Amino acid sequence: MNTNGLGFLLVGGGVLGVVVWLLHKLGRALATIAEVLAAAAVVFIALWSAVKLLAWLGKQVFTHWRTSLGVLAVVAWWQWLGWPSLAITVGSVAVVLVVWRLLDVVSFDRCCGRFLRAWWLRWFTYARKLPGWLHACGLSISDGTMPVEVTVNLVGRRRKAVSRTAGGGTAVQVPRVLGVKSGPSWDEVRVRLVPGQKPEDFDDAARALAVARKVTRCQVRELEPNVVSLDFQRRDLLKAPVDCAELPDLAAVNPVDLRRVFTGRTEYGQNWRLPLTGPGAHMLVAGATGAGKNSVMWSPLVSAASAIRAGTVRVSGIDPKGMELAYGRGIFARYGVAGKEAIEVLDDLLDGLESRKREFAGRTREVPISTDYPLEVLEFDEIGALTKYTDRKTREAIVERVAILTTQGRALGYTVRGYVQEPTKDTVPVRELFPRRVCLRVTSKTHVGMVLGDGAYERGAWANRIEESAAGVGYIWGEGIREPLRVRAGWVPDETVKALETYVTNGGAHVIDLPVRHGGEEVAA
Ligand SMILES: Nc1ncnc2c1ncn2[C@@H]1O[C@H](COP(=O)(O)OP(=O)(O)OP(=O)(O)O)[C@@H](O)[C@H]1O
Repeated sequence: MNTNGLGFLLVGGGVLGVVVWLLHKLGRALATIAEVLAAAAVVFIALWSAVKLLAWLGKQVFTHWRTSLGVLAVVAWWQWLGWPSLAITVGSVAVVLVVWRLLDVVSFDRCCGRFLRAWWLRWFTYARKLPGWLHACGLSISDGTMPVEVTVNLVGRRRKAVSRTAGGGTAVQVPRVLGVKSGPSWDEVRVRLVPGQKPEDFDDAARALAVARKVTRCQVRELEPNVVSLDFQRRDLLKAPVDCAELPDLAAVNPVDLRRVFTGRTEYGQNWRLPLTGPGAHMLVAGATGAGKNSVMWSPLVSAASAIRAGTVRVSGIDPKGMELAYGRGIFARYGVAGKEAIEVLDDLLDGLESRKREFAGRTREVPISTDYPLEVLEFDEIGALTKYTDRKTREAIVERVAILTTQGRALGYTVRGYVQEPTKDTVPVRELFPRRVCLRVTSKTHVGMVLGDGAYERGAWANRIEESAAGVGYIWGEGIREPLRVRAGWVPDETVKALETYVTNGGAHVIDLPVRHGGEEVAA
């Protein structure tokens, strides 16, 4: 090798060394920058996730403030006062609730039980399982036609609400649970529809939803254009017919509390009692044909049999059909079928009312019920037949007399109980004068409000949904009942009506011969 070659080799080696040194420096600088960037990214992602978590928590606390406050209170208690005092308090509250429930299930459920149950069902049944049921019943929206649109960045992966997932599956939108209400027999689950759904889709899937929930019935109510209520019937204590009271022994002494006469059962499995006297005794029962109006009539009469037999209760009947009451004709002291006879019955009752008024005015504020002054109960079957579907004169006369009896009768010992198929104001102009109403199966949702008052349907009195097979089932509301209560009247078979007639007439109940009136003059019959 000559001198030139050696010099070239030395220069080349020196340049290579410098390049390697520079690359080394550059690599280290880049590695440092990458480290700093990675550390910054980790910190940023951690901070971002913390902010997101806080935002989510804030939203949960805001939207589910009761649950959040409850949890917060429990945690705070545990922290500051210790778990023994928390356990003792929770245990004591549980004991109080159990005792309350055992003593009075209705007030417990009304004030407390239904809220606890709704909370439990919302979080542990519907929020967890309903999306799956809805999806399985075809009530979700999945869009397989839209393109994949997934954005991946440093702070996570973002995708459109309706889009295919990165894995090739299809994203699904399921209606969201907005709230749960729980009654003694039904749960109402409000859900918000997703775009692309309509309430009718839910109607079609109601049966499948009931099967998914493992209940016999599910009904759908449209609350808003995009909100429906899925109503699941959890249980039905009124499925089987309820027996009416037994007729008492002839020899036994059977005092009857006429303010609380056994009529049937409530959906809580408790006795349903109606007053035959006192506040709320005048009663209007509405129900389509075959709804079981007559069992609401007969059942209290069977329960009050001994009082009727003893003469402290006297029953009169107006029976435009001439069938139902005629079957127990002997039970009724006064009885009328057509318009003229009905007016005679009403006039006779009004005469008694007037004479009681004269006798007791200034002496007492309420006539004491006795055999001398018996409780006069008027059973007015198919009241609409005589307050609408008859000639105008008869109609007006009857409406006027019924109005007097219902407005003045209570303190004087007169009670009117009317039964109607079509509860419109047109059919029963005196509808509002009956303080107690019972709504059996009706043909229209609007009838529910007409009978039980505004808001009754919205609060769960779904009398238009009662099945035809459930005769005697209905709803009561008002008069101290805060939520519509489902009830079933005791079934009174024909032989019991006959036995009641025999029981009552053997005891000396007498049939009053009504005076025949012509143009206001009285002629003894
Ligand atoms: N409480 C009840 N439990 C079980 N079944 C009942 C009850 N009440 C009525 N039913 C059944 O329903 C049928 C019709 O009842 P009911 O005659 O009382 O109806 P309604 O409302 O008076 O009808 P209509 O107005 O046509 O006379 C009865 O023959 C009986 O089979």
